[in-house]
Amino acid sequence: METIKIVIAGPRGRMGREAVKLVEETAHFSLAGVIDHKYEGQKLSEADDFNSDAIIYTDIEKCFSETKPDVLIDLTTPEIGKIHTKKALEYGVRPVVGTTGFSEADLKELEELTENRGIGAIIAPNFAIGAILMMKFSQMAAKYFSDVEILEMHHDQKLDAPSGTGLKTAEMISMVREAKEQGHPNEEETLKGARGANYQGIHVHSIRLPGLVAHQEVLFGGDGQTLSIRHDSFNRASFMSGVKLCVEQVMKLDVLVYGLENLID
Ligand SMILES: NC(=O)C1=CN([C@@H]2O[C@H](COP(=O)(O)OP(=O)(O)OC[C@H]3O[C@@H](n4cnc5c(N)ncnc54)[C@H](O)[C@@H]3O)[C@@H](O)[C@H]2O)C=CC1
Ligand SMILES: O=C(O)C1=N[C@H](C(=O)O)C[C@H](O)C1
Repeated sequence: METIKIVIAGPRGRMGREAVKLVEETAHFSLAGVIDHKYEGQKLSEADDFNSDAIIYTDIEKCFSETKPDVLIDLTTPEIGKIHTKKALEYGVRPVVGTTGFSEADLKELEELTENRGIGAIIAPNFAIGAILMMKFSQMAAKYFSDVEILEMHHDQKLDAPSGTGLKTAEMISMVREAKEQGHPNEEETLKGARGANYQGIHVHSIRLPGLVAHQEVLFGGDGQTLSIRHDSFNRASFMSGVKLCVEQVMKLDVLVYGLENLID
């Protein structure tokens, strides 16, 4: 198997740390460098608690020119992730983006850039196989239950709301469910936001608490019955088999794929 040269952006973050471990431990992956906003030129092992000697770059263009990677794994922030993804496409580096918080317009722009560049790109709001199944099962259930609310629950350091997964779930359900407003037609919020966000009539509730990692419950209601479909990630290792799959698959693609559900049967 050919070695895939990888750069990770955000290596010292919660997800970045796991990704560094994954790349270092996978025989056909090599860590060409990492992108951070500080510690220019230092080894990861000098900057923080790592065994890796990968060099830290604070300038993405310098990083790409010097290391010539095949793939960028981005695990940063919504704002920085967008900039990195565009730069990667510009330099012919295939992006695997776990960073969430991109708008519909951002996704459209990145899709067009990928098409022009003719290389693969993956934007995956959730890398955990269980979460992908939770979304797929929810899409199946929505054919039979048109009333549904999404409760996404995350740690309190999360920047974006709703979560990328919550939004993707609402999008996937909307593909099979006609848009409809739920609840009483005359309902009123006496406290603003009480009914959550509204995506084509699907209410999305974002909970942020210390102690949580990443959890989602999709709750359907019908005549005299409810159906709950729930997924829990208890640690960030739960996302890594999906990251590995994406890095391998992005090398075979020449379009942008949005969502891991499009890469598995
Ligand atoms: N797709 C998925 O399965 C998952 C996606 N996520 C997403 O991944 C992203 C990162 O999440 P966490 O690791 O929890 O966040 P975090 O806050 O722990 O890590 C983000 C890292 O980005 C770094 N960073 C900030 N500006 C930067 C820059 N200019 N260049 C390089 N690095 C920079 C920060 O220093 C920090 O280390 C979030 O958008 C989150 O929603 C998180 C978990 C799973
Ligand atoms: O920030 C997180 O932690 C997570 N972000 C992703 C999201 O926004 O859906 C994936 C997972 O839920 C963890």
